[in-house]
Amino acid sequence: MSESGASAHISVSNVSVDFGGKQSRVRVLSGVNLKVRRGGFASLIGPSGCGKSTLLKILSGLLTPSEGTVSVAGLRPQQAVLERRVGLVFQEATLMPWKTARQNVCLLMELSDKARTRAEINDRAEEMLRLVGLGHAMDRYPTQLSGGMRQRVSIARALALDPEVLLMDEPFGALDAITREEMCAFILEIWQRTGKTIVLVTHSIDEAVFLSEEVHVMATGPARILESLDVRVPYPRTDDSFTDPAFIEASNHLRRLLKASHARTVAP
Ligand SMILES: Nc1ncnc2c1ncn2[C@@H]1O[C@H](COP(=O)(O)OP(=O)(O)OP(=O)(O)O)[C@@H](O)[C@H]1O
Repeated sequence: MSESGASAHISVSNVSVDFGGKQSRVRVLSGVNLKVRRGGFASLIGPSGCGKSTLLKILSGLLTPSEGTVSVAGLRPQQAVLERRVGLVFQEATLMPWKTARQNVCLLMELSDKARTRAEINDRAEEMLRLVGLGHAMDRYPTQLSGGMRQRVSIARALALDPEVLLMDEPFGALDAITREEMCAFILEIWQRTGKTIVLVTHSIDEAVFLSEEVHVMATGPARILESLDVRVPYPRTDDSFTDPAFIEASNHLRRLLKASHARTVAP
């Protein structure tokens, strides 16, 4: 579900990224275009090293492109992050081990939201932890939580500042298969309840198809978007979605594209 540049919530136009100095310049992204509608769910998929995380870093303002323009929630990414319009979730939950789940969720708000009182921050943290199904574990320390629970805390932390956009880089990569499936169902529920615009980087074809309205396949050499595929599987998506003909068609198509892309990547 692409949108025109004027109305897209996230818009990437002709973005290129070069790493290295004059002598050893390497072009990592080349002429990348991407649009995500407000409230949309898009995934980025592609072979290892193709530049998915680099593109996400650009959206999260951590990296400035060498060429091209980027707009997130109508702002430059750095400004969108400063204004707390963007929430980030990474593969590792990166929680402070000496703080409880509740204190971890409070921390970012305490640092960035001077308008709220301590009691308001605490209430918000509790609300978010309940939203992610951790109402019973608010006062546990990270070592007392499973990997999936830790990742839920990091999602609660990202949602606590009520960002319009949620950027997730392989958020379920370190989890076992069943927890990963549960987290996918959970993130869909959160998406449908909150209406956030979500961009997800994943290595999993099934995860991309199950979650997204649109899957953007990236290719290497240098990286670009090879194809953007609309996923025509109706929401709400459930375990039955995996056997929907549209699901099977989309995942088979992506598998063929990725295999061809991988073959080009490893060719001598
Ligand atoms: N700071 C940097 N300096 C030089 N090269 C970099 C830098 N960051 C990333 N790269 C290179 O850019 C390319 C894309 O990296 P990136 O991490 O975006 O890929 P990816 O698709 O997310 O990979 P993976 O799926 O393995 O996580 C890689 O070849 C990587 O080595």
